[in-house]
Amino acid sequence: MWRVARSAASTFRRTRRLSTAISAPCIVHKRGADILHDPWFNKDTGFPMTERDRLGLRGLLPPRVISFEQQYDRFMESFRSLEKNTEGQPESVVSLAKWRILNRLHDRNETLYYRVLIDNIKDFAPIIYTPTVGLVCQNYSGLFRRPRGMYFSAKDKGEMMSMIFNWPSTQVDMIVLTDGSRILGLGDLGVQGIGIPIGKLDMYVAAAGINPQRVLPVMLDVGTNNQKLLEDPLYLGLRQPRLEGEEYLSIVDEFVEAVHARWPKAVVQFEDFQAKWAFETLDRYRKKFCMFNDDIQGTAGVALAGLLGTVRAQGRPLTDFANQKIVVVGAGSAGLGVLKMALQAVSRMAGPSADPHFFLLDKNGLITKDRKDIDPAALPFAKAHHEIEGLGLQEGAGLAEVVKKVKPHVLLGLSGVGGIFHEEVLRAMKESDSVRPAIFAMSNPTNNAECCPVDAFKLAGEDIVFASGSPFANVDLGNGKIGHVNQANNMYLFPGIGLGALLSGARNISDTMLEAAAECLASYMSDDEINRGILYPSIDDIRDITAEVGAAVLRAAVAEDLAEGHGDVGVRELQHMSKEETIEHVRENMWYPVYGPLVHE
Ligand SMILES: NC(=O)C1=CN([C@@H]2O[C@H](COP(=O)(O)OP(=O)(O)OC[C@H]3O[C@@H](n4cnc5c(N)ncnc54)[C@H](O)[C@@H]3O)[C@@H](O)[C@H]2O)C=CC1
Ligand SMILES: CC(=O)C(=O)O
Ligand SMILES: [Mg+2]
Repeated sequence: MWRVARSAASTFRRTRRLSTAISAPCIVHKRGADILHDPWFNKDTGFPMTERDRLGLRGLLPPRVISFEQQYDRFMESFRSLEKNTEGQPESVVSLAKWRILNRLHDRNETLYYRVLIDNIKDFAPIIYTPTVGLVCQNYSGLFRRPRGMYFSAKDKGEMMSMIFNWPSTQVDMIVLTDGSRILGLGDLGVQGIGIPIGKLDMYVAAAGINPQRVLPVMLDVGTNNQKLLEDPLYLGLRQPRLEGEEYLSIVDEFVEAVHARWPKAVVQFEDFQAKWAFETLDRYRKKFCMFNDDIQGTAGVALAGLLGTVRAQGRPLTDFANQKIVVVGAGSAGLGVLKMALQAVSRMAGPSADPHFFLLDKNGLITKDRKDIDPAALPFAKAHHEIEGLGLQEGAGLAEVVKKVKPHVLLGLSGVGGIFHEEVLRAMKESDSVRPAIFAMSNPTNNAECCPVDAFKLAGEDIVFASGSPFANVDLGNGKIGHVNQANNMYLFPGIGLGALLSGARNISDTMLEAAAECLASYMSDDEINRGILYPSIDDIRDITAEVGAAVLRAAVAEDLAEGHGDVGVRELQHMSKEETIEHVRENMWYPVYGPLVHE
C-alpha cells in the first residue's frame, strides 16, 4: 500500500557524462551527403577523419573535427545569446525563437539535441513541452518547415496497412497518437495538434531514455470543427468537418491494426482526444493491446500522488485521504480520470462502502443526480439531494458558492478555463477546513491555468499547498519565505508507464500497473519536502523518477501475469529480479545520447 519512504539517491542528476562513453557501432545504409542530412546519424563537424573516409564524407565538411563537448558548448552559447538578444521582447516571440533554435537542432542532429535536452531539462521542457508547445501547435501551419512523425488522414482509409511501412525505422517501441481534437486547453487544433505527440515523445526520450529512432509521433487527421482553421488558406490538414460515430472509429481501428501488424509490441499512448473519444477508445482497446490514455490515466496518477502529498502536508496519516473534501472543477477526460482513481484509492483505504467527499463541477456548475442528460461517466460522482441539502447546495451551484459552503481541503481545476479560480473563490479557500488548503490549477498551457500562484498565495493564504499544470516560478512571500510552486503534470508518470509497459512486454496496461506508478511517485518525496509544500520531485530528477516508476510498473505487470518479456529478457528473468535489480535493469535499458561509431553496410 501507500508508503512514505525516500528513494535511493539520484544517479542521473544532471550528469554530463563523458562523450567518450563506449557505444556499440551503428549500421548505416547510407553514405556521404545522405548521412549529413539524416538527423539520426549526423554528427555535423564531429565526424572523426576515419569515419569521414569510411562513409565518403571527406571534403563534405570543414576540415577541423570538433568534439561533442565543443559542439554542445557552442549550441548552449548560441542559446544563451538568443536569450540575451530577445530580452524585453514579448514572451510569445521569445518562446517561439527558443523553440525554433531547438527545433533546428532536432532536425539536424538528434544526438546533440537530446543531449542538450537531457542536461537542461528544467530550462528546455517549457519550450518543447507545455506551455510553448501549445503556441507551436497554434502556429503550426506557419512554422512548418519539414514533417516529423506520420500523418494518417480520413482520405487514407484502406491504405494504412501499407502506409505504416513507409516509416523508415525498422523497430518502433513507443507511439503517441492524437486526433488533435482537444489540444491542451486550446480546443480543436486539427492537424496542428501533431506538436503534442512530438513534445510528449521528446519527454519519452529525455525522461525514459527511449531510443529516438524507435519513437513515432502520429496525427490521425479526421478533419476539424475549428472554423478558423478551415478558412485558413495555410492550414495543412483535411478541410472537412470531423468524422463522427462509426466512420470515426473505423479510421482509428484501421490505424491500430496497421500499427500492430508491423510492431505488435509497440506501446501506444492516446493523447489529447476530446473526452467522448478518449473514453470510448480507452474502453475499446485497453484489453486488446498495450495502450493507455495519458489524459485520463497518466493525469489521474499524478494528481493522486499530489493529493496524498497534501494529506501528509496536513500532518495526517494517508488513510485520512478518505475524509478529504475535494472539489474538482472540470468533468472531462482529465477530471473524471482523477476522480475515478481517487475513488479506487479511497475504497482500498476505507473499504468498498467508503463514502468519499468529492464534489464535481462542469461548465453548468455542481453536478448532481438531478442533472438532465448527465454524462454516464460523471454519474458515480454526482451528488444526491440528501448529500448536499444540509450544505444548502443544489444542482448547478456555482464554484464560489460550492467552495464557501463545502470549505474543501482541496480545490482542483481541470477545466481548461484560465482564471476561473478568481478572487472570491480563492478568498473562500482561506476558510477551508484544512490547515494546509491545497489548490491545484492543473489546466494547460499557462493562460489556461485556473489561477496563478501569486494570486493563490496572496488570497488563499501563505499556508496553502499549490500546484499548476504548466511551470510557474516560486512565489516570494517576504520575510525570507517561499511559496513553493509544484508542477502537477502527467510528465511525471507517462514516461515511466510507457517504459515499464515496454520492458515488461505487457499484453495490456492494467489499473494495478497504473496504481503502482502513482504509488511510486507518491512515496518519492521526503517528509521534509512535503512539509515545505513540495509534492513532486524537481524535473531535473525526471530520469531517476522515471526509472523508479518504470520499475514499479514492470513489477506490477509481472505480478499480475501480464508480462511477456522484452528483447532477450524473458518473464522468468523479470520474475527473479528484486526491486533494486528491476530499477537497475530499467536504468540500463535507457538510451543515452553519445556519438557511436557508424559502420556502412
Ligand atoms: N496537468 C496535467 O497533467 C493535465 C492537464 N490537463 C488540462 O486539463 C484541461 C481539461 O482537459 P480535459 O479534461 O481533457 O478536457 P475536456 O474538454 O474533456 O473537459 C473540460 C471540462 O471542463 C468543464 N468546464 C468548461 N468550462 C467550465 C467552467 N467555466 N466551469 C467549470 N467547468 C468548466 C467542461 O464542462 C468539461 O467538463 C486542459 O486544459 C488540459 O490541458 C489535461 C491532462 C493533464
Ligand atoms: C499535460 C497534458 O497532457 C495536457 O494538458 O493535456
Ligand atoms: Mg494531454
